[in-house]
Amino acid sequence: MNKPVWIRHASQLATLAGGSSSPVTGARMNELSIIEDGSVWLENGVIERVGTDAELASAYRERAHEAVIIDAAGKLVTPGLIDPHTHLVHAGSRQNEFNMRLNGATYMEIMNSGGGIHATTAATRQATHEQLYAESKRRLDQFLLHGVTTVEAKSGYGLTLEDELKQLEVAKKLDEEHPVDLVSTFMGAHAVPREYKDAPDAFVDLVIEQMIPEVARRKLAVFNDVFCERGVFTPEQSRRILEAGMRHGLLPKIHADEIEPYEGAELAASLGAVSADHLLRASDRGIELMAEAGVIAVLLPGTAFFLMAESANGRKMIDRGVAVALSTDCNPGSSPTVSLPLIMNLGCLKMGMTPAEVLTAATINAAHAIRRAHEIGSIEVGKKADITIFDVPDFMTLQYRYGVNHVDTVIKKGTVVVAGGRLV
Ligand SMILES: O=C(O)CC1=NCN=C1
Ligand SMILES: [Zn+2]
Repeated sequence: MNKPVWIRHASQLATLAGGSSSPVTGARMNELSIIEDGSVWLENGVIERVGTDAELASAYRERAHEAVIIDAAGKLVTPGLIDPHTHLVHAGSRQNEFNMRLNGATYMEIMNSGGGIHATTAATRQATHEQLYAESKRRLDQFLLHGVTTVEAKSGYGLTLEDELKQLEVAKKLDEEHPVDLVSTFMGAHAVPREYKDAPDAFVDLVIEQMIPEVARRKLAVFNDVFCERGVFTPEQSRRILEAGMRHGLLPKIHADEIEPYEGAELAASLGAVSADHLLRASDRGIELMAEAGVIAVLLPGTAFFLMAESANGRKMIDRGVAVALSTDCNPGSSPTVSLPLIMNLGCLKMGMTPAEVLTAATINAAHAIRRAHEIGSIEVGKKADITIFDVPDFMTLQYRYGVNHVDTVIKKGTVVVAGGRLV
């Protein structure tokens, strides 16, 4: 049995307490519930006590000698970061497309010419389970080094039943074996594969009639996602796919209004989706309907940055009452990064969010976006002992001194897995 871990004298212990019952919206996104000179006792994989150092010193006087003591003086202590939108499990690279885009080619031009998602699909179909596992494990290790303790992971580069199952099986094995927890999303509706380009509706039928039932039967995913975009899946096709998922117990998520306005936000609201993601081109009406329906906006400013596009208007969404979460969108084409801290910087610098709001968006609201806020996303008694310690004195400095990985220590379910910025 692991020794207890006692984190002492945090200059700022940002607990995010109080936001677990429902997605955090409006002014509450600025409330981090910070304890100065904070202290946390972790035992048996869960958070046992949270308070000032003086309170815990008196409560644990007799047991201090049993614990691994971590001196967090001068450091910011937060919940383990959570990435609610990744395409983690994939093979290969699309580095060749980077240069094409720097020379003016658009994301959709590349995709329509057989690159983009189709290129990664070809590589992923070819890869063995072991190859997919090894490549994805390296990315998970990097996520950990950037303070992330839970990630959502989508399929969507197989586009056949067999290859979609392969991706989801790899994600399941990583969840079982790697310190980072994974929450899986089926995304067979990521693109119409080349072999169906003249019969897109037949592919939609394949997703609905064969893939969704089998994924649900094997319990390989919690969510069902679709790329609702002009030239990929229409709102009508997307609705059919998401409703089929709901009939099989898969909760709906949607890639919405990423490249062009396409009423994806409106569709998310009408279905009561857990989240609508991207939203760079979401309409005011769509944002209003999302707020009314309680749909979380998962914003991906790294993707906008990498595609050299305008970011989604996070400021407007928060001011209109939408709960906002942040994510890397880790994928080989439009956002090949694992740095959720950089995404938080971009939330401030490109989307008008405050340093407090981006921390809420990368912790408790990200937990809500994967329906895990009952167990992660804040430092509260009884939750998983997932903690990240940054070598900065406060949450403002974390945004001010941008582009640097400030992660010093990461604790996963009460075990130190990163120390001094290195994997243990
Ligand atoms: O391009 C990719 O591989 C990931 C992506 N799906 C929808 N937008 C970006
Ligand atoms: Zn995505």
